[in-house]
Amino acid sequence: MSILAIGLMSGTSVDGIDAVLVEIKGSQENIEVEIKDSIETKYTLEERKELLRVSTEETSDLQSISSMNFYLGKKYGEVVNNLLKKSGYTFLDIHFVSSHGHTIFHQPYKGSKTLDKANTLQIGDISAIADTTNIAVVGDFRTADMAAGGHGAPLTSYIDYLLFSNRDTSRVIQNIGGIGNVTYIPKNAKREQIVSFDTGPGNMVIDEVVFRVSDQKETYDKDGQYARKGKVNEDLMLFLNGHEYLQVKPPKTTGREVFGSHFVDQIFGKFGHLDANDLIATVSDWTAVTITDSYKKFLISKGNELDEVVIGGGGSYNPYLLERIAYHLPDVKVGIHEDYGISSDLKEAMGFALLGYQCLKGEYNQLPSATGAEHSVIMGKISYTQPEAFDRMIAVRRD
Ligand SMILES: Nc1ncnc2c1ncn2[C@@H]1O[C@H](COP(=O)(O)OP(=O)(O)OP(=O)(O)O)[C@@H](O)[C@H]1O
Ligand SMILES: CC(=O)N[C@H]1[C@@H]2OC[C@@H](O2)[C@@H](O)[C@@H]1O[C@H](C)C(=O)O
Repeated sequence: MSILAIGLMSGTSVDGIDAVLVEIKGSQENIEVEIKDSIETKYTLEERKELLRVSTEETSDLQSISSMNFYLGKKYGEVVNNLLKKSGYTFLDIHFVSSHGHTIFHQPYKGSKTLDKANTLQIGDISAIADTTNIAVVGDFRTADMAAGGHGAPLTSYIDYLLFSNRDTSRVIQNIGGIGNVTYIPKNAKREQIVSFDTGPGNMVIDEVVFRVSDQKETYDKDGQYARKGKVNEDLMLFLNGHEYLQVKPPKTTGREVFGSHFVDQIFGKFGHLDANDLIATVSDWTAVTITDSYKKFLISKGNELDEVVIGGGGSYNPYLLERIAYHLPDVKVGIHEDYGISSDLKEAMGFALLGYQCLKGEYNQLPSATGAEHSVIMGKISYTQPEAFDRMIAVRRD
């Protein structure tokens, strides 16, 4: 029997929600997944602003976090209903929804106070999704990994492993979303050999610089057009390369808390006088350097072979970034997900559908070698609000 599921992803760029309807068969290393339909829903400017506000310590407040949790849950439910309408399926066909939620805070280390544990918070209440759709929902994956001492990320390394392992080729799979993250898959890899970590900023710093120099009219450097017109400024590059996250050894993860508007304030504080295109060229080239240097420092210098880099996420649509990555890695083949027949826009949403599937099957769906967890865990929490939703969901376990 095959299972129909919907995966939902809202990433750190805060640009929108990807929803994908998939058919899944098999289990463990023999999982097969086929995309049936998908829909992309952009956040409105007001939603984006509010999400960024609640994700920033100085501007956030408890009432807004709690209310956004429900607002997003309802919204994600409506996204599912819209996808169903578009695809011709109904809720009665769908066994479960699996939702990443939206990360508004991520602190993968213990704080200095006794009561300050490592923690992470994804909002978009799963009961609100379940009630809006009449489908059982799996969500809130990162907390189980953190409870086991892991960083709670990256989690898509598991799907990278399923999609990109190859007998003869050692690959890195590089996501360039808001934050950048990498999965290293040596040739003929076993799952415990996978290395994965956040490389640093993806598009986050570029986007914020563009937003500021365009007087808030543009949110990203479309096709790298501004970076291409600028020149890399060596002083700014030196400053950026001094960022302490780049020295931290994996496993490691990061977020908007480290590379968000605070960090860009520092750039403008010291280098705001530079030409706008030079600023964009420099932070773009630096973003490429954070990626390629992390391979050199944490993979290649440790004797790991590297034949191919496969880039995905919105950054793979920025030709300037791709050129700079290829320039900094002259001996490695650089391609994008689509060269391998995989839509990088949909990979994360599809990945979360698979993580939900394994949660419902009672199978481990995390890689301790990637997140640094002390042991394997099954990630995911479940909500259903109707008996029939429960019945459809447990068919996954029986399958
Ligand atoms: N044509 C393009 N040219 C340049 N940059 C682009 C282009 N298209 C998308 N991007 C960049 O990709 C970003 C969106 O990337 P993506 O959707 O992968 O992020 P995300 O899923 O929110 O992030 P994460 O993986 O960190 O959760 C945009 O904010 C923009 O910076
Ligand atoms: C805490 C959190 O939401 N982290 C995201 C973020 O966005 C990219 C990078 O940082 C990654 O490690 C992770 O998301 C992807 C989907 C992951 O877990 O694989």
